[in-house]
Amino acid sequence: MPDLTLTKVAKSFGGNAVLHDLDLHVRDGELFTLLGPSGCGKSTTLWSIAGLHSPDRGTIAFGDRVVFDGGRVDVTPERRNCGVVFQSYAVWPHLSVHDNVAYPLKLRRVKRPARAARVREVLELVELGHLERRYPHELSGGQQQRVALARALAHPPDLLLLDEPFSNLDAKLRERAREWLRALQQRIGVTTVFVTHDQDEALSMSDRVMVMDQGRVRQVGTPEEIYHEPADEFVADFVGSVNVLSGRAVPGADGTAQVSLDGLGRPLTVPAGADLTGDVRLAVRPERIVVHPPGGVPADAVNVVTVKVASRAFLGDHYRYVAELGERELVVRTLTPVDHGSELIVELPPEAIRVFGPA
Ligand SMILES: Nc1ncnc2c1ncn2[C@@H]1O[C@H](COP(=O)(O)OP(=O)(O)OP(=O)(O)O)[C@@H](O)[C@H]1O
Repeated sequence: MPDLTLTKVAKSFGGNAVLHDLDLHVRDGELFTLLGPSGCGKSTTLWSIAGLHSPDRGTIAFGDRVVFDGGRVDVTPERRNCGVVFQSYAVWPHLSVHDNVAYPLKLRRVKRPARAARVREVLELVELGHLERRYPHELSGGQQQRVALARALAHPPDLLLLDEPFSNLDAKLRERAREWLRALQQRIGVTTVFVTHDQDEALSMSDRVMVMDQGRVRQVGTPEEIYHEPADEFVADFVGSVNVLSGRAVPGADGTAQVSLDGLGRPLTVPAGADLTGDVRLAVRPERIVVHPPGGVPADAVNVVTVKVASRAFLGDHYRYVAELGERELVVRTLTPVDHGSELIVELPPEAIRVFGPA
């Protein structure tokens, strides 16, 4: 399978720039996810790869085959050989499952016996072998989506491009569909670009994730890197939930890095080596904040503060609190309930804090 390289791809619609000199590289066989808020340019990127949009400039290459290069090269979608699946399943209602999946093979003039064999093979792959004779209206949403996937795979694609393929499925089905698709993708090893605005989907399925914002790349990394080492406040906030506290860098004792927050007596110690000057923003995920029982704070704990519970929500596997930290709010989690208005002793371990420049 080829890798995929986009170099300085730019696209505007009616004078509005949607992609700004976008660079991206998807490795051979990986599942690479474009993640970002609605309108950030994910679908435009995917459509440009498929050949359904022509960028204004830049280059797109599948392995060493250039499929787009400014105005000079623009290979048609059929010749790019991408399997594409959209959010709306776009299976043809008047064709049976078999005929939907056979269609791309028919277009390529694959002979009837070979076609029937490949349709059976690919329907087995998506676990729909027993529904070959059914029509789309006789299938569930999840099954229709698998027909769309089978059709995308029927003529083995060089790249598989998936644009929010699960967003019409209910939550339980979506979870199963992710696991199932990921396993299938690994089994066949097809280089895949997956578009979603759902962070859980991106984190759970991908080899690597590219976080986009307004047509620009914010960060590319493994799900763990994106979550634990967000490059900036946008990524920290978009992927998972995060507390952001504004403060000011102050010289710490013994060369430690410290940040003072208005209304908080002692400054907070932040990871050594953080590049600290002037106004900074501290990001800390709720689940990294340690809640100590009264009288149970370890002697070596740093950044211990007392907060007051302002609101509580029960979320099944944990409780989520909004607590008051001076004039600010701090979101904290616990496994057991704590009453509204009570005080919590919490620790913000330095290693759980990321420091960013001013917003
Ligand atoms: N054919 C078009 N004509 C005009 N504007 C367009 C066209 N296609 C996309 N846009 C605009 O380009 C921007 C990026 O759209 P795009 O669909 O790529 O975003 P997205 O990140 O995929 O969003 P979503 O998750 O909502 O699908 C949006 O502002 C959109 O309105």
